[in-house]
Amino acid sequence: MGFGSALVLKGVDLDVWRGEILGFVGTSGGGKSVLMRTILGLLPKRAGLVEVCGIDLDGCDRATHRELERRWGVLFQNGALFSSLTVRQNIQVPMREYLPVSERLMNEIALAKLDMVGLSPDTADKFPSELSGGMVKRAALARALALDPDILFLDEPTSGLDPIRAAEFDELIVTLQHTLGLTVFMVTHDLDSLHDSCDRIAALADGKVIAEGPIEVMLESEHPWLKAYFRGKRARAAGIGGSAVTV
Ligand SMILES: Nc1ncnc2c1ncn2[C@@H]1O[C@H](COP(=O)(O)OP(=O)(O)OP(=O)(O)O)[C@@H](O)[C@H]1O
Repeated sequence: MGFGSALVLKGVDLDVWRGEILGFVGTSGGGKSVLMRTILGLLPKRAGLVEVCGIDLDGCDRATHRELERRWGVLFQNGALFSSLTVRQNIQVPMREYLPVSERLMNEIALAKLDMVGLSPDTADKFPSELSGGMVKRAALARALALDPDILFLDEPTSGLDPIRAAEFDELIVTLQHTLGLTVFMVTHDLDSLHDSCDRIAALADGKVIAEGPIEVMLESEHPWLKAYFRGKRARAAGIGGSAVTV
């Protein structure tokens, strides 16, 4: 996968297991979002195979592809809500695309999704510009959940949130994983999310997955980037990779 002569991903090999939260880390600009967009079919790849639920996304017919698209929900970086639509209308976008249900039922589903992500019903008629950063993330999550997906793709869901809101968001993801049996692919830089929410972590460097496993595997790795990331000053301050910094 690349742009022009620049190769971004060079032979990524990664499995995501059903029911797990997989945290995907790597250097800034290393290709995490590009991989997520490639899996979703939003960017063309030059070679390789992407399978979702055991189905080759390039080899299947259009109807099967649409059926698979219905089974995943996506939270893009910064929410990517449509600014000219209310929260309710945003949540209803995937329903209009994939679910032939009545207007009344769509309204009920939208309110149920808002409740699921901890937003009050009066949020439904607000526009994205009227929401706080944390509310935007939750509203975008409600939209990602609109079709009762099996798989959630999250691109830096806690970026821009204060530590309290970020921890709440992490808890919400874990609760949804447990209650709905979701599989979650989460691109993140957030050490707390990686430590508290992820069952496994995969690390991307030089266009490849250099390590994969629970956080202990990351902590034991001697790869220079993983060492700096998981055993550096910030990791220690977060209580990971050694004792927390005390003053
Ligand atoms: N549409 C595009 N056209 C050209 N280059 C692109 C495009 N999208 C991404 N890139 C390049 O691909 C590389 C990987 O970008 P990507 O957004 O996947 O990084 P990332 O790992 O998600 O980074 P960050 O952690 O900073 O969000 C970068 O060098 C970026 O400039």
